[in-house]
Amino acid sequence: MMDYSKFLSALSQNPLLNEWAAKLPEQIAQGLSETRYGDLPRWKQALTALPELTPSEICLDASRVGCNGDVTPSQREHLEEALKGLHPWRKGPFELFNVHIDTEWRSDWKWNRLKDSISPLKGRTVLDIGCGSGYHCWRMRGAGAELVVGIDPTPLFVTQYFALQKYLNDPSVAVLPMGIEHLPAKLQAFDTTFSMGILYHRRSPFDHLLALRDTLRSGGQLVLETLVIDGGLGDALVPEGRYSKMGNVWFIPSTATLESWLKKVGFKNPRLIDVSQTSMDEQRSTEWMQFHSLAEFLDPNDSSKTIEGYPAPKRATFIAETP
Ligand SMILES: Nc1ncnc2c1ncn2[C@@H]1O[C@H](C[S@+](CC[C@H]([NH3+])C(=O)[O-])CC(=O)[O-])[C@@H](O)[C@H]1O
Repeated sequence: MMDYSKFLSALSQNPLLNEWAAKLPEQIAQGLSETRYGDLPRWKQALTALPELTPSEICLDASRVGCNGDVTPSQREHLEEALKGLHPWRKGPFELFNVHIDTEWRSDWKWNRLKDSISPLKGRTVLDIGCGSGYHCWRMRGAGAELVVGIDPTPLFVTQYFALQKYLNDPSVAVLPMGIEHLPAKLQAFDTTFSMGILYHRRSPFDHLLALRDTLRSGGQLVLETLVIDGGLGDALVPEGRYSKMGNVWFIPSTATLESWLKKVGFKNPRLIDVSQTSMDEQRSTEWMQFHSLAEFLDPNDSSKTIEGYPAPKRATFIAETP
């Protein structure tokens, strides 16, 4: 049901990744251990409940990842019910046999902001760190990447990936159940590495940037997206407590500071390709994510501030290369 065998054989074809591929079954078993994650049996049940359907069409590079096929109304209902068993759906949206998974985030907006500025992904081996359900992984594959390795330690998101994989059925895309700290040191194997929405969750931003650098081959490209504040070189916000109700936010630099951090760890030619204020249209509660979202994380009287009084979330994307 959660079978990585086809992906592992694709991974082992890559001479820079085959040693890791041999160790992965053990890491995967640890990452999906039912003793560690009590809800996993329930999520696995939702996977088992997914109906057998064959898509007539798969469009990984449309603005929505998904497929339309012929389904009866009862099959559609059955599909929707099983997918809802995997609530909350955060990253998407997805369209599966006309079931529209209206996720908390419009991850397609993030993708649209960067897709034309990065090195073309055609033929590249790509790593997406903290990929959630794998929304951007599917888009990367749709943009021509040869192999897409997503990693995320949250087993619900890995289960959501398997629900999508059941119908998209592409052995060149996987979401592996692990955090960045479980990657082998100095892999130096990827042509492009994405770290989006991760840096501010790391206590040590420099260790994160160094770890990212070490995933890339020489001349590989980093795509880094993270929260930023307005300000100049040297400015960074370290929230005293929560930020936007998140308990695990550490460093939020200005773009000038982040550029200098990238240079300091040895990236060449860092370029800022986008800065966007996160809107309540981009991150919101939906039928598929019924918990609180951005509207409840901002000051009800002043949406330019978080509920804690910090500047409201603004995100920047940088690209940079390894020497
Ligand atoms: N140690 C870790 N290592 C890797 N991932 C982790 C770790 N700990 C948590 N995560 C995962 O990092 C993701 C952060 S969200 C970004 C999603 C996507 N990239 C996006 O840009 O939309 C944040 C945001 O909403 O921006 C979650 O899926 C966690 O499970």
